[in-house]
Amino acid sequence: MIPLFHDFEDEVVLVVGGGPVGARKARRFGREASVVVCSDDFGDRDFGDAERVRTVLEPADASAWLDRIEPALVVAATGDEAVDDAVATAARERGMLVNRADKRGGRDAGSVVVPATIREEPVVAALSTSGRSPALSRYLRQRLEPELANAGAMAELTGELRHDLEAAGIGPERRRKALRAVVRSREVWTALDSGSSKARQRATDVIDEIEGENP
Ligand SMILES: C[C@@]1(CC(=O)O)C2=NC(=C\c3[nH]c(c(CCC(=O)O)c3CC(=O)O)Cc3[nH]c(c(CC(=O)O)c3CCC(=O)O)/C=C3\N/C(=C\2)[C@@H](CCC(=O)O)[C@]3(C)CC(=O)O)/[C@H]1CCC(=O)O
Ligand SMILES: NC(=O)c1ccc[n+]([C@@H]2O[C@H](COP(=O)([O-])OP(=O)(O)OC[C@H]3O[C@@H](n4cnc5c(N)ncnc54)[C@H](O)[C@@H]3O)[C@@H](O)[C@H]2O)c1
Repeated sequence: MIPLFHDFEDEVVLVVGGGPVGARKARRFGREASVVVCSDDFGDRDFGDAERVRTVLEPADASAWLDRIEPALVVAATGDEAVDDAVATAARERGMLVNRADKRGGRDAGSVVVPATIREEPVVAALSTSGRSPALSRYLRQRLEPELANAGAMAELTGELRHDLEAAGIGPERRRKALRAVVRSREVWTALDSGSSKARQRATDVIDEIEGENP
């Protein structure tokens, strides 16, 4: 499987099956997409802002539902293999992405796996075991979370510096050296704990030093 980041803004995601797994997927995709959940039961679970459609979806109805809703991605999470199979087949026929909650990823063409995710905006890290061991994905996510503390702030800082260096007419080779030195600098990472202006000052010192070495 090849990891990609997909922008779901203005897209529709259909979740079939409103159990705990369907609810989790609805909340996840609801960050960006308009989510529709089809299920015969919703319990008192949290589906975020998703639209809920109470229905028993028969395998023979799958195509008609997909043609009506036209989702970019379908999550099959009923736990009923005949229903999940029918939904996945109809989705594939229409070129839609399919996420099967009941199967390991990578088996069917076009299938996607939902990774364990760390968000340090704008940095996003996604972890998958290619469907082998979701419990390991979860554990590794928890283990790596502290490693990525301040990564978002570092991305913002170096994004700005990159822009400033470019505007100052610094060429790509010198820019790369400067930015690589900043992201490697322990002092800059430490300074990020005390706020972005202090970190920016430290980063500027690092760049001045590099520029001094390579005028
Ligand atoms: C990462 C995460 C994202 C999310 O869903 O949000 C995710 N599962 C998570 C947790 C989790 N899921 C399960 C357990 C219990 C322990 C265990 O069984 O291992 C735990 C851990 C726990 O609860 O501690 C049970 C389970 N999961 C799947 C099956 C079916 C099967 O394997 O056949 C079964 C058996 C059901 C049964 O036996 O009835 C299938 C999938 N689960 C995936 C994703 C995809 C592969 C990801 C990868 O490549 O690693 C894949 C293939 C499909 C998909 O959903 O895309 C999320 C952690 C989020 C976080 O905490 O960060
Ligand atoms: N991906 C994951 O992380 C993960 C984790 C645990 C379980 N699973 C798998 O995901 C699937 C769903 O898990 P769950 O715990 O949410 O199951 P669940 O049985 O609690 O929920 C399934 C939901 O689908 C609805 N449903 C079933 N058939 C339907 C139909 N024909 N039409 C409309 N609605 C229908 C049910 O009413 C229920 O609300 C299972 O296959 C399970 O093995 C995946």
